[in-house]
Amino acid sequence: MTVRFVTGNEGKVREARAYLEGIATVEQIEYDYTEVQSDSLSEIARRGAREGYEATGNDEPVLVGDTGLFVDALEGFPGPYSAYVEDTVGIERLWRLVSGEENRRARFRTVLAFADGDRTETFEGELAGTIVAPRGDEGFGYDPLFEYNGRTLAEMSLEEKNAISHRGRALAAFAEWYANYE
Ligand SMILES: O=c1[nH]c(=O)c2ncn([C@@H]3O[C@H](COP(=O)(O)OP(=O)(O)OP(=O)(O)O)[C@@H](O)[C@H]3O)c2[nH]1
Ligand SMILES: [Mg+2]
Repeated sequence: MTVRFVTGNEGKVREARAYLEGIATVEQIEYDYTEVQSDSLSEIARRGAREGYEATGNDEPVLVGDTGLFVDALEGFPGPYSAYVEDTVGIERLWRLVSGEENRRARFRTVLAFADGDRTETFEGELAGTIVAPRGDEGFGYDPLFEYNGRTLAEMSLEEKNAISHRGRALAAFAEWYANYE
């Protein structure tokens, strides 16, 4: 079955496609759903999935994934505003902001929302790591800043990142549920 991943971010699609190979066909839909201003990734993803499903006009279900980077020393900033901060401040300046802190721990969180017109289900994944000076060329977004077990996410192959990442964990929960869907 086909799942339409409503997102403007090709990095997310690549990871979902690789993870769900043999489970579902992932098609990217570049519809710009409303990202509500909320502290809750789950609220943002749920509303986005419902809107995406309604607006993109056929019966195939959709997935929307909202992700945030939560830095301990910055009280969870940029969190749900991570896309805005990446586009405005950028990862180099975020690094400078965190580099003076003793505690550089951070978490990525992803909530995937699946909507089929009847129901909306959510699946979550989290990854704890450390903010470091940017390293590596793989991945996207904040990957070069985020170290897990001695390597940044941008120093891992897509498969290595998927095996441990917030998105990989959310995709695992989705895949388990999807195996018994309909
Ligand atoms: O280092 C990273 N590793 C990841 O695995 C990852 N996933 C997302 N991001 C970044 O975090 C923000 C999320 O915002 P976000 O969920 O709204 O996504 P987005 O705006 O890029 O696409 P869309 O799906 O909303 O269209 C954006 O700045 C993304 O680049 C990541 N950074
Ligand atoms: Mg976004």
